[in-house]
Amino acid sequence: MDRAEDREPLVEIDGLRKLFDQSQGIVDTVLGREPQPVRAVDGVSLEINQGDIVGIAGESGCGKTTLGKMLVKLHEPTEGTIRFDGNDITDMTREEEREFRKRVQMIFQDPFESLNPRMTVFDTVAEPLKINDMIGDYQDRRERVKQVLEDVGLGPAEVYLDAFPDELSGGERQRIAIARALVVDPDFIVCDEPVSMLDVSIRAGVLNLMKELQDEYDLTYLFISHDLSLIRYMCDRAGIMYLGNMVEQGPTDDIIDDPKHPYTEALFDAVPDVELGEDRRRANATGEVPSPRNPPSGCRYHPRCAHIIPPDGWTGSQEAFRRAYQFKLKVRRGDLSADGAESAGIDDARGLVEHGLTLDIPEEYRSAAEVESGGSRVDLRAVDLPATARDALVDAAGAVLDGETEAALSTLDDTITTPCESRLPDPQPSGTRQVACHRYDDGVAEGLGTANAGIGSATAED
Ligand SMILES: Nc1ncnc2c1ncn2[C@@H]1O[C@H](COP(=O)(O)OP(=O)(O)OP(=O)(O)O)[C@@H](O)[C@H]1O
Repeated sequence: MDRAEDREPLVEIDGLRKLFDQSQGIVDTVLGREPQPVRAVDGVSLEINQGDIVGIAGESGCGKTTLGKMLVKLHEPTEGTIRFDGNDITDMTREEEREFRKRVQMIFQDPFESLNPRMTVFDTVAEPLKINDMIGDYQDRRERVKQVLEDVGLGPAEVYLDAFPDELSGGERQRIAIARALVVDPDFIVCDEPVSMLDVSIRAGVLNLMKELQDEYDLTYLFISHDLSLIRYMCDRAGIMYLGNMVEQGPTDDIIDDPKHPYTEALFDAVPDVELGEDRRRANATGEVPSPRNPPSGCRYHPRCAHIIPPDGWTGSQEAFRRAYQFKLKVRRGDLSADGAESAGIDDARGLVEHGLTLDIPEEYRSAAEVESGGSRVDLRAVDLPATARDALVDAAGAVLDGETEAALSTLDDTITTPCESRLPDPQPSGTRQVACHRYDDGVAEGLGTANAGIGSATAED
């Protein structure tokens, strides 16, 4: 087999953005705010080589489908370019666009929704031939459809030709959807969760078929899936998305065996059936995925990140910084307040700091005091904070108890700062892959010293 790096790029994506719903909603109008679009895809660059199977993984809502739809021209990008076989697909003549629509196809998740219930299998599979004006003669079309049905494992084809979708099983319907994509002999197929609606027992059969078809039809695939075991099984290369950004991309095995981005680590953690290295522990991400309408500044992942970078000159531990930063976020979100403190029986600033420094993480990462208190308190003496930071936290907690949240935030913003919140990281090469994380910026890893003991292996070279 030829090596991936020797192959020609078929799809080149550069700085791609898709913002939805840029109109001003009623809440925006009432509050006099700028409209807040959904930043579904927010600056993605990716190359897909001829013959590759590339997987895009990430939690629901991170922008996978939107990216896939832009690649087949079902959505227009707000910004950025997509080149297919060297041509910019946002700037094609009619003739080029007709050719493009033959060469690029998409298979959707739901075979129950993607097929017209009133069309027979023959009409469904033959439709793209008609639309693309490809095979004029009915008999020839019928032969072509029969051939493709046999290729997708629906033989003898005569049995299926006149059937309607509701007479078929889920697996058969998805094979029809695949046949419909293949009938025009495309070069590139975007497969959006192609087996997730199918019974577990038949998924492997459909995936193996898709692998066989790749050879037979000389295809390049983009697989979109939240199922990492599928990505590992099917894809040579993978890209991990978080809130519209591509945080890591490279050979699938490397990404799974040794994830570089803290989000990738956390994502694999949630998947029990992907075999992980023995020394891997559960990642300790905190909190929920924020809204793509109002994503965090800087690195989109930093509010949840276990490896958030302390400011220059921080002399405490990285973990202590993370706790202090979470304290700041809690004040900013209004999770720490005078009323809340009162109902939790907290009456002094130190108590509020000890409460606010807790992290919502798996028990194995918690401090003894935190475990003992059921996650509601840490022992401030056991947290390795520099004196200035500790003083800032106590001052800020005092201001919170006095109802002066703005003053508290101003104190915290002066001391508890991180490069992760101020700038979106650019993807950096790291060995076989690209990682968008400030830990891989030139000079950052070296500058962290002992303050970041937990991320010792993260250097720009590894
Ligand atoms: N047509 C649309 N109009 C407005 N918002 C949209 C539209 N399509 C998607 N979105 C929003 O864009 C974001 C990304 O959605 P997208 O479907 O691309 O994510 P996904 O990773 O494919 O998720 P899933 O795995 O659930 O399909 C989500 O917040 C979604 O609600």
